[in-house]
Amino acid sequence: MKLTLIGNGFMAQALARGLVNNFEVEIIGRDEKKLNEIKTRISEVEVKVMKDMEDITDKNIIFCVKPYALQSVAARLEGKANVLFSILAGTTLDNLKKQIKSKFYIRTMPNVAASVCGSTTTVTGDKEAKNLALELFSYVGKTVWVNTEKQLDVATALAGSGPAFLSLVAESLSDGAVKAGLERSISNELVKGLFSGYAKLLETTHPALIKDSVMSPGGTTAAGMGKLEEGAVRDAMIKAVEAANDKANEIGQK
Ligand SMILES: NC(=O)C1=CN([C@@H]2O[C@H](COP(=O)(O)OP(=O)(O)OC[C@H]3O[C@@H](n4cnc5c(N)ncnc54)[C@H](O)[C@@H]3O)[C@@H](O)[C@H]2O)C=CC1
Ligand SMILES: O=C(O)[C@@H]1CCC=N1
Repeated sequence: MKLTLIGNGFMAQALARGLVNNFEVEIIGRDEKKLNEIKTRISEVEVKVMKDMEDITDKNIIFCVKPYALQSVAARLEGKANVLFSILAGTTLDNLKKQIKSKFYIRTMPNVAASVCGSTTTVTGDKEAKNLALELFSYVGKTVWVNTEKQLDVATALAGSGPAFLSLVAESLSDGAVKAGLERSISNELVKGLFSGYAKLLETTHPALIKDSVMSPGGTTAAGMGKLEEGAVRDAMIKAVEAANDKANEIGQK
């Protein structure tokens, strides 16, 4: 099967890397220089500069442009696709249906870890394309089907934006260690190990239990936890996910 990725940005490349081993993949974009660079990095993909009008008849499209570009790109697509898989944050199925003709429509939310086959991708849309969608995105990590777009928007806030939120945690922990006198290279190495070890623990253990197992009475962790609560980190994380979800809804209303 052939997949056509429209857009040549970060996510299109991340997805292409995971998909080329199992599908024919073409990337259609507007930036010829970038497309040629992609071709040198991922030799199996076909790359193509977008024409004034692009025929998408019977194609399986993964739509990878920014949400604000939907209308202008859609105006250059003619014909009726087979399945349109959209990765656009917030952009509703209704809006996609108004702009691009396809037999079936799927909304997905991968994350940046797709580039290392570590995305957890939520998927919703037409049941007829459910199995294909779940299979396709399983080549870049795990997939989770959700029944509503509302759930997909919350998943966008948690799992789509999540890598950025965790980056803030990773970077600031390393900064803390440097502030306390540890070399940056050692601090960064420890943060990497911390995240990968923690990810393994989290597979089997609830975070509250992990926390309890680390936090000794009157110990170092308790001292640090006090500061995190003082800084309202928990509240800030909850509000970050809420705000990201609100933004997805706002994009959906445009
Ligand atoms: N970056 C991330 O972690 C994630 C992003 N997404 C979604 O993926 C989509 C793409 O995001 P990124 O790859 O991060 O962005 P990007 O900026 O790297 O790529 C966007 C692509 O859209 C193209 N584009 C923009 N306006 C265009 C226009 N008027 N005509 C033709 N092409 C146009 C750009 O040339 C580029 O190829 C967005 O809709 C975003 O919501 C979804 C999950 C995670
Ligand atoms: O920030 C954004 O809008 C996109 C969606 C999820 C991750 N990045």
